[in-house]
Amino acid sequence: MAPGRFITFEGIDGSGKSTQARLLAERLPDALLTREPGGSAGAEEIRALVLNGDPGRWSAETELLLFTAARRDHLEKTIEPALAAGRTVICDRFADSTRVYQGATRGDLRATVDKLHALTIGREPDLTFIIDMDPETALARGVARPGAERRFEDFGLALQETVRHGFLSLARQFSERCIVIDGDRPAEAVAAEIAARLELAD
Ligand SMILES: Nc1ncnc2c1ncn2[C@@H]1O[C@H](COP(=O)(O)OP(=O)(O)OP(=O)(O)O)[C@@H](O)[C@H]1O
Ligand SMILES: Cc1cn([C@H]2C[C@H](O)[C@@H](COP(=O)(O)O)O2)c(=O)[nH]c1=O
Repeated sequence: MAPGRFITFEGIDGSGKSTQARLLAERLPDALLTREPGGSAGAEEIRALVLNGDPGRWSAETELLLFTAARRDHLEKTIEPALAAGRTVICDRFADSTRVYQGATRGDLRATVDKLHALTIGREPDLTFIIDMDPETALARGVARPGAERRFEDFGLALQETVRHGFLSLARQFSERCIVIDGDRPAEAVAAEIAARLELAD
């Protein structure tokens, strides 16, 4: 059986990644919709450790190891089996988030991130949609959300600007798989562009 396609969604907090990942999954009958950090039992436990605790609990290096451990478990238990079964895997965040958040927001760990990724993950998506938008608008969306995890959004606008530029820089570095999408439009318009890029029928 031919392996399935691995599609990821990336972007700043509140840019609409989860919404777009869900809308795309609804159009594809074989799709597996998953997320990071999380997506397997072990990775969801790590998610709770890293996102819900005291923000100062983990050093930048330990945080990187936790996100990477979660990704390894997610890859083994959820992503690889689904791709091997020929399914399309749609993942809300993946390694590009680590490159940006752990690589460049708490000091410069980009070289360590790259080495760790090569040693323990080694897989890139086939296609990545980077949902791009102004952080102020995105942050306002996030703040309005009931039950949102606040851990990273608490860092505020300056961090979101750094993250936005980090993703745009990755889009240039990995231009063969990254498509930048303007997220500051109604969700249906964004979804329509994504469907068109994938050449999905109306
Ligand atoms: N295009 C859009 N226009 C207006 N609001 C939107 C749009 N897309 C999503 N939203 C709303 O904005 C909020 C954040 O959306 P969503 O959870 O999809 O973003 P996200 O990028 O996954 O956020 P996070 O990374 O913080 O989890 C939600 O309340 C959602 O309903
Ligand atoms: C995968 C991944 C995520 N993060 C950060 C980015 C977000 O602020 C949170 C996840 O929250 P979401 O509502 O599920 O988007 O975690 C990170 O720092 N590093 C990563 O690898």
